[in-house]
Amino acid sequence: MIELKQVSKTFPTPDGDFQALKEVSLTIQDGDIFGIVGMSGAGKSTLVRCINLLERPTSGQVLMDGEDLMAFSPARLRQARRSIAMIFQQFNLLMQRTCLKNICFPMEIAGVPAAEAKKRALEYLDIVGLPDKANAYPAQLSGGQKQRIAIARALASNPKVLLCDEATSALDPTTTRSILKLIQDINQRMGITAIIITHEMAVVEAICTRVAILEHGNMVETGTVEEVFSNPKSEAGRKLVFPEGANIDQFPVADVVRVVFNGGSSYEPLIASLAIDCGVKVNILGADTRNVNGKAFGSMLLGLPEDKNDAAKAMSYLKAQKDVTVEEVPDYHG
Ligand SMILES: Nc1ncnc2c1ncn2[C@@H]1O[C@H](COP(=O)(O)OP(=O)(O)OP(=O)(O)O)[C@@H](O)[C@H]1O
Repeated sequence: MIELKQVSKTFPTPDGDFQALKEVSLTIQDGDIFGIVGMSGAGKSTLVRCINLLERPTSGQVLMDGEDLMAFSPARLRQARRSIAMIFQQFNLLMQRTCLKNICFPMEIAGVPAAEAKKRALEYLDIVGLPDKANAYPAQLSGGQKQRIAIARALASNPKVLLCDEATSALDPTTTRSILKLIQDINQRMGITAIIITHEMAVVEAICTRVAILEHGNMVETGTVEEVFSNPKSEAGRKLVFPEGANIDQFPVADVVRVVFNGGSSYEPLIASLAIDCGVKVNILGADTRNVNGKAFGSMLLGLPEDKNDAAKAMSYLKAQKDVTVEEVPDYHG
């Protein structure tokens, strides 16, 4: 388990101190796929660099399995860092080494005998789906393949945690999906906790179990992905979940309906388009939806506005949607 307790980070700049993180506290449980999301400049990279102390927090604590990393000796910290591997947007592979030698690199540093390192590297190549690329050089690979090699290299240090800093931001949507699927497989098969830094909610939606939202160095919201997607509480969360600007301010609710999604398009555009097309705002009271390859399954409880005309407009709009079933919930008590 990783715990950040009131972590702050201040950088000195020519214009005075700049506080990139402001008392950020969060807990990442073993086995989580934890998304850290926020707009550019929110402090995501600084936060992730504080988790493995590549950047030392100005104040606060970083605990791994209850132990304060900042109190570790340099040797102990180096050892602890090996259990936190990292992958990057730009892959950071060594271009003059073959894929196999890239994957062997962390094992060489850790003193693993060459034959053993090679055997393990071939296994990792297999896990990431590129068994035939052992002798290829990074320049001969596509972006998605380079990221797979970077993931294999990360696995070579036998990590407990995989930090992914915008790992799919340079990739096209199809390749992004396949890399996210690989990270999910690794999480499930090898029990490796994944921390996903991204500015894209679609990435969070695709694989994360929990999410924290950063804005201007503050952690403004955290929860399960379902909680945050169905009812974002912070302004930053609303902007990320409803980028089209649907207004989901809470208002007095009259009737409640259950909307069941049967595999049509995902749910946020429906709520957003309800606001845009009909000018009617509904409250999301609860949701249990899953996005499978961009299609929504599950159900959502919506509170209709008190105004009867608006409520009727919303009902007929919802009922006209394809792949959606709408039913009234007469006895809803919150
Ligand atoms: N070494 C530094 N010195 C001064 N300011 C810094 C330093 N590193 C980061 N910052 C500032 O801290 C803020 C947060 O930066 P950070 O890179 O963590 O944001 P981010 O959310 O990862 O953004 P992006 O998605 O654009 O990478 C930015 O305003 C940045 O300019």
